[in-house]
Amino acid sequence: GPGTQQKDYVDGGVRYGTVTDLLSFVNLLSSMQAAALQQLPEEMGVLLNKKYMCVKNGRYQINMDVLLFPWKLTYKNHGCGLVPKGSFGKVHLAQDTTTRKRMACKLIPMENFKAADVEFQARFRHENIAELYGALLFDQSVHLFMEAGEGGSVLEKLDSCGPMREFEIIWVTKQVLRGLEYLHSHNVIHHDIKPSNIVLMSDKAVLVDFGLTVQMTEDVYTPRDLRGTEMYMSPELVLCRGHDTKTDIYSLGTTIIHMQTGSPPWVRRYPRTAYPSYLYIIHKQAPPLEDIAEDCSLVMRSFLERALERNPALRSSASELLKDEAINPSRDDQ
Ligand SMILES: Nc1nnc(-c2c[nH]c3ncc(-c4c[nH]c5ccccc45)cc23)o1
Repeated sequence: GPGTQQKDYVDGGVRYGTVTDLLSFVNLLSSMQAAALQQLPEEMGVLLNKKYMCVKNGRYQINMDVLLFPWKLTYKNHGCGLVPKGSFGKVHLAQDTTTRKRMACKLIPMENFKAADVEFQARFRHENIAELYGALLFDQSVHLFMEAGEGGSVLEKLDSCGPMREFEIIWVTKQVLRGLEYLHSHNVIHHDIKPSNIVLMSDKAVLVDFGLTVQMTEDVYTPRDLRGTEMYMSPELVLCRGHDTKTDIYSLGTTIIHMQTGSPPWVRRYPRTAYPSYLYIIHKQAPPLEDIAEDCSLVMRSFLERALERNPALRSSASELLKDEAINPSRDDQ
């Protein structure tokens, strides 16, 4: 029963465990009353990765066994050390003091924490999804340790270096499509595909922030609330009459427009100052093909037409787009 579960954590503090152990830990957290949190040892948690994180006598102390830093971007110094915000928390750079492994650490205040934040990253593992290394409760915040994209997110790259060239966009798009193909094959919808949720490493790009992710039980997911970031939302999502994994494909299309022009769709034609919300525009207007960059190649333009197709049933899937010539430039193109 819950009593014994709670007991064996109080003694143990921090321990290595399996994904199942981690999921029962976070579910225990979600069900714990605030009062119960007072009597806990300094920190408690389940770490999945012995190679990267070194637990000593049931302890894994912040600022002792692991240090947290604000991010210093490799290609651009953000001065104060930017701390990017996730859907519900700040993301720091972390380094285990024994293994020297550098990780991302997202701090989610206990009151905002929900098991879903961890569940999808724990259950669905893929090279284009930021790997989860462990979860720790310390000082009223859940610390999620994850694979770090030290190149920062695509949004930071766009803000620092301006619009991306087509070959860079192709490189990012392929990785995002591989991650989406994997999630969608398990009926999982990310719900928040956008530049700030794609982070860069030296050899790959990964999807982050599964705070809005859901797994469909039927063929259609009928939302209780509107999930995602307006500019990147599909028309069917805005309509709130049920949608499926294809909504992520539309959001990838709008993300590509942002990568090639430096701005999300709509904002140049409908300035934010005049339009507090874009939901009506997304609902009424045809897909934002007018916002595609002038110098966009013909093959990439037709790729975007398939990704931004208004009717989700006719819109291409991740698997179909992975075969598209726009992201598989044949030899004679080069
Ligand atoms: N919302 C969220 N949930 N999980 C993550 C996450 C996991 N691994 C990461 N690695 C890097 C960054 C990151 C974002 N912007 C940055 C700017 C500079 C440097 C690094 C970054 C974020 C993450 O982000």
